Amino acid sequence: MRVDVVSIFPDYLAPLRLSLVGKAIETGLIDLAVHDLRDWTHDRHRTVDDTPYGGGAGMVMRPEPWGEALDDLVPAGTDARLLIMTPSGRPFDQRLAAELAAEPRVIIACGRYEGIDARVAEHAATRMRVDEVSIGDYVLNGGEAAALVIIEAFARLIPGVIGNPESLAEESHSADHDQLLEYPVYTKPAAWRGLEVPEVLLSGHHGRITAWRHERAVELTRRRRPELLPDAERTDELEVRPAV
Ligand SMILES: CN1CCC[C@H](Cn2ccc3ccc(-c4n[nH]c(N)c4C#N)cc32)C1
Repeated sequence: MRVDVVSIFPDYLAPLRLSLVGKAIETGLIDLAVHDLRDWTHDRHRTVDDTPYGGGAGMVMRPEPWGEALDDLVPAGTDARLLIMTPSGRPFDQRLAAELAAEPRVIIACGRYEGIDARVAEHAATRMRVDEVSIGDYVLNGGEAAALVIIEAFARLIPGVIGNPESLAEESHSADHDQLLEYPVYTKPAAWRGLEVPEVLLSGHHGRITAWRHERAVELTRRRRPELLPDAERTDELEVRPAV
């Protein structure tokens, strides 16, 4: 998969070269290119912003540099998906992460100031798939942090990036985990500062352990994210399904 990120702060994306995503880049599973938007400006000051039409505080990112960047990065006829980070975007979630993990090319536009001139998304949509995406209901200063989150979320779903694909199976929000939150995890020592690991986890009885973990996942989801539960599970009583 080829991932292009465009930003006026390209160094912000340096952490992508670390850890699992960095290893995927080194091994060629992911081809990452980070670009400085100012490379597509032509004035002495490398200007990327201007005052907003209609007035208002702050500055807006000019469309010309973005248009030229996308022309260069996505030649006509290329199958690519453009993500524009914005607090007014569609909520990013595990489903979208899984979709992106299957894309051959993803371009991520990281805006700053008060955002990118709306015509950039409008024009790009005439020749590529465009998603305006938000990572949550809070306001950041720009799109770079969101790009880091989104790239990590979809990169880890690319086959070969995570060493043990089984660890993807029971994650929070994964489709094959009934959209439940993850159960609590423990490791050695069995007793720590007077706190014991739940006995069932030391029992070696896999059926009981599976059932206990599901119960904890349902309990946690009901308490913290009831909207993720299927209607039938939103009862007051903890429904326990037999271990399979
Ligand atoms: C006061 N203004 C309001 C509009 C946005 C301005 C900052 N900004 C400029 C570009 C840009 C891109 C993404 C985000 C962002 N914020 N929160 C999220 N979940 C995001 C995501 N994805 C924020 C951004 C600040």
